[in-house]
Amino acid sequence: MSSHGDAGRTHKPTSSTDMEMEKEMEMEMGISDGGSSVPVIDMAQGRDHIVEHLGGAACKAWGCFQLINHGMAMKCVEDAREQSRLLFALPTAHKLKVKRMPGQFTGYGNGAVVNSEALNEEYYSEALTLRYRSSDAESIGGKLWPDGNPEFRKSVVEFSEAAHKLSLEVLGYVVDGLPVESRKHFKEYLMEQSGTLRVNNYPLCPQPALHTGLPPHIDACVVTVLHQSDNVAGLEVDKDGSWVGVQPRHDALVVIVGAIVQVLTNGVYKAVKHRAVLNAERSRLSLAYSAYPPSNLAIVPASQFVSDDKPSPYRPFSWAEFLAAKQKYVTDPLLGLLAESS
Ligand SMILES: O=C(O)CCC(=O)C(=O)O
Ligand SMILES: [Fe+2]
Repeated sequence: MSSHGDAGRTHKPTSSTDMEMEKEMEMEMGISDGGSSVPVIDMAQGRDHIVEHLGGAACKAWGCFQLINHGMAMKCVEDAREQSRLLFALPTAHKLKVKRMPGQFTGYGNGAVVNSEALNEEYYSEALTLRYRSSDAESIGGKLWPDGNPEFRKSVVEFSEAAHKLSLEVLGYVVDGLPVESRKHFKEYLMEQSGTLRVNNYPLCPQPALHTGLPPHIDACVVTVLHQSDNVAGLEVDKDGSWVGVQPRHDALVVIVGAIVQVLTNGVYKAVKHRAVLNAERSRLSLAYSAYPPSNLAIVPASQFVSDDKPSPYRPFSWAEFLAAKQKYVTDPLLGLLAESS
């Protein structure tokens, strides 16, 4: 179960006292990547610490981790959350003025990852998707609040900007943990300045076991930076075939490794399958910013990660081809890009 080797320790805790000591030690070291919970990485511990732990269990075994002391101002997070609450409190007819149409990647709809009308009704959630570095926030905000609400645009743009910056910083650390010869290949993918912000709302659900918040999917991006709700659990990641909840922490940002990192490392770092479950007592809101790769590069693994024994399962593809595959394979676009299907 635990992967203590990644933290440079070889012993396994045997009693609950041992386990408590282990936990304390991990907390002191600013990391918890042992046991059965998503690793927590304290960015205040400095570059070497972050690089080491990202390159271990965080990206390999989990494909997901939480960052604390991440440097993003809490005011920025809270302003975006507050404006998102106002958005979802608008009457449905009002929200539908900015409805996300089939084939489009922005606008308001049910189910953040689902882009097909047929599937939309099945999910007990609503989401607004906005491209970063576009006029979306302005035009969508203008339609939602014709009498004006400049705070909406300001808060979502500021959150996206900060989350994009953090994504690139984290990816820089990820790259520094890779074999030296492969780093050049990865750095090219860190030049991009676009992405999307999805604001997800999961209404209180009287029978949570009977409904799905968001179905299992991988994120169609390089990496996602996500803020979960104030103490309302809901995000779960697939760890070796079991669903593990990501503990909600107001002070943390969750990082989810996306499909593109998985392809670039030929599966060494994995795009974790995840889902959102519902809550009978409280509604839940999450802000998920997904950073995109450059649109002009072929997405192929670094040669150091590929061999005759381990070829890439995917054919080389462009970002546009990836987005086209997402239209059909909404929860895992990579299924449309398998080498054998070309
Ligand atoms: O709400 C969550 O915690 C998950 C959201 C998510 O996975 C997504 O928007 O892609
Ligand atoms: Fe996701």
